[in-house]
Order: sequence, then structure tokens, then C-alpha cells
Amino acid sequence: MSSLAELREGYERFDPCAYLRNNYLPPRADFSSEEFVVPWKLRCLADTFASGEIRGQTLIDVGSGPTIYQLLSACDHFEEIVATDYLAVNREELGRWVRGDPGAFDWSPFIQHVCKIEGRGEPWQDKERRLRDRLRRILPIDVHRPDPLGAPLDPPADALLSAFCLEAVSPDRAAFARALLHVGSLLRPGGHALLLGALGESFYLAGPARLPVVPLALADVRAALAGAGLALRELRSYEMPPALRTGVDDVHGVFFAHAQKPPQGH
Ligand SMILES: C[S@@+](CC[C@H](N)C(=O)[O-])C[C@H]1O[C@@H](n2cnc3c(N)ncnc32)[C@H](O)[C@@H]1O
Ligand SMILES: O=[N+]([O-])c1ccc2c(c1)CN[C@@H](CO)C2
Repeated sequence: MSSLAELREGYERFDPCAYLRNNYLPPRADFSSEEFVVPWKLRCLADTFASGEIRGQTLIDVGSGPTIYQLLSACDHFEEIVATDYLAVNREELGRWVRGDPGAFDWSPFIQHVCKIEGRGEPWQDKERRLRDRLRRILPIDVHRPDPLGAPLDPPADALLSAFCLEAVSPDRAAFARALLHVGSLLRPGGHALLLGALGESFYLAGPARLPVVPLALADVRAALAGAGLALRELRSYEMPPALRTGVDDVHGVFFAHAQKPPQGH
């Protein structure tokens, strides 16, 4: 059983570059087949946004880390994207990409893949520019606080996205469910929540950091969504193939959940 103190100490040693190398370069960032994990994640998001049902002024991404892949389909449907993370080093890494600084992580293979699967023939540089234009706020966040941003989001977000955050920062399932309840407060009634996360994972590495993760089953995700008052629309899962079990974590699978906060007065 990990503790919040162990988690906070672990995150003080979190190395964004190592994290990016472990998860967003080959072999995990292999775009050659939809069988691989990154195309699967991007497909879940592209398919969900393709209907056009999920749109509005603001989408907030909870626990963005140093990554932007999770925002590539979302950015076509919201005027503003708000990225958030607990660590300044991750917020700074995101800022480097937004500004196009030399040395920022190269997300172009991800942008090219998303443009391909969205099938509109959009030049990838157009999508890159659109996300950079719309990613206007990069805020500190702590999902263990009832008010994760320190103050309510005004107006509340029209949609919430979170990838591999809640289970990677919670010592146990109860804390995971509480964190989901906390972040759900950032979402307006009727707003959509999209979650990607790890199944059956107990740790992951990010350079000198070894972070504990609460191992989740799909039933735990369902229960936490229900506990947060979010009505499940879709739940998909992916089994990590042996070739992608590289030792940087002990993840067994990935889930994708689409849920919706009931409209006002329900
Ligand atoms: C596994 S990373 C996920 C990064 C990214 N969203 C992705 O899809 O790869 C987990 C992130 O949660 C952040 N984090 C750690 N403690 C947190 C907290 N208490 N509240 C919110 N985020 C936290 C970390 O800084 C890290 O960026
Ligand atoms: O396979 N992936 O694409 C992938 C991406 C990110 C992460 C994982 C797997 C597993 N570990 C989590 C941290 O708990 C982070």
C-alpha cells in the first residue's frame, strides 16, 4: 500500500524526458498497426470526437504531464484547451512544445497519425498550429483537493479529459474514486468526461522516480464513475501485448471511458 507521502516524494524525482522516452517513442510509439497501444489510444479519441457531439468552449485536461497526444482530436471541437499538471517540470515541458522551442519533444508522428485516421486530408501542420493556438492555459492542479485548481473553473469546463493520471497518483481505489469526484466538479452539468488509464498496473518508472500505481480492473473504473455521478456511455479496454511490456512499468492493459455528467436538475 503506497502513501500520499510516498507519491509526493516519487513525483519530486519524476523526469519528464525519461517518461516521454519510456512511453512515447518506439516500441510503444509504433504507428504501423492499430494493434499497437498508441494507435489504439488515438483511435478511441478520434472515434469519440468524430460524431461532433462533444464540443464547446473549454476542455480541461487533468494531469496532462509532458504530453499533448491526448488533445489532438479534442482541439478541433473546443475554443480553448486548458492543460494541467501537478509538477512545474511538466508544465514547462508543455510550454516548450506550445512555443515551438528547439529541444521540445517531437509530437509530429502522433499528429500525422491522427490526421490520417481522421481522414479529412488535413495537413498535420494545420492541426499542430490549431492545438498550439487553442492550448492557452497550463495550470497547476492537485486532484486530491476537493477544488483541484484551487478555485472553481469559471465557467465550468464543457468537457474533461484525463489520461493515465488518477490511478497513477492515488494510493488506493478509494483515493482514485475521490480524485474522480474532485475533478468531476470542474465539469458542467451535461458535460462529457473522457478517461484513458492503466489496468492492473502497480508501478511505473520515470528516470530516477519509481511511482506506485493503484492496480485497477474495469469494475473499479465503472464503480468510480458511478460514485462520481458520471453516467457511462462507453468503456473499452486494450490488452498490452508482450512486446510492449518493456519493464518501464507492469501495466497489463489500458481502458478508455466516455461518461457524461447528467444535465442540470437530474
Ligand atoms: C502517468 S503521468 C500521465 C501523463 C499524461 N497525461 C499521459 O497521458 O501520459 C501522471 C501525471 O500526473 C501528475 N500528478 C502527480 N500528482 C498529481 C496530483 N496530485 N494531481 C494531479 N496530477 C498529478 C504527474 O505530474 C504526471 O504528469
Ligand atoms: O502504453 N502506453 O501508451 C502507455 C502510456 C502511458 C502510460 C502507460 C502506458 C502505463 N503507465 C502509465 C503510468 O501509470 C503511463
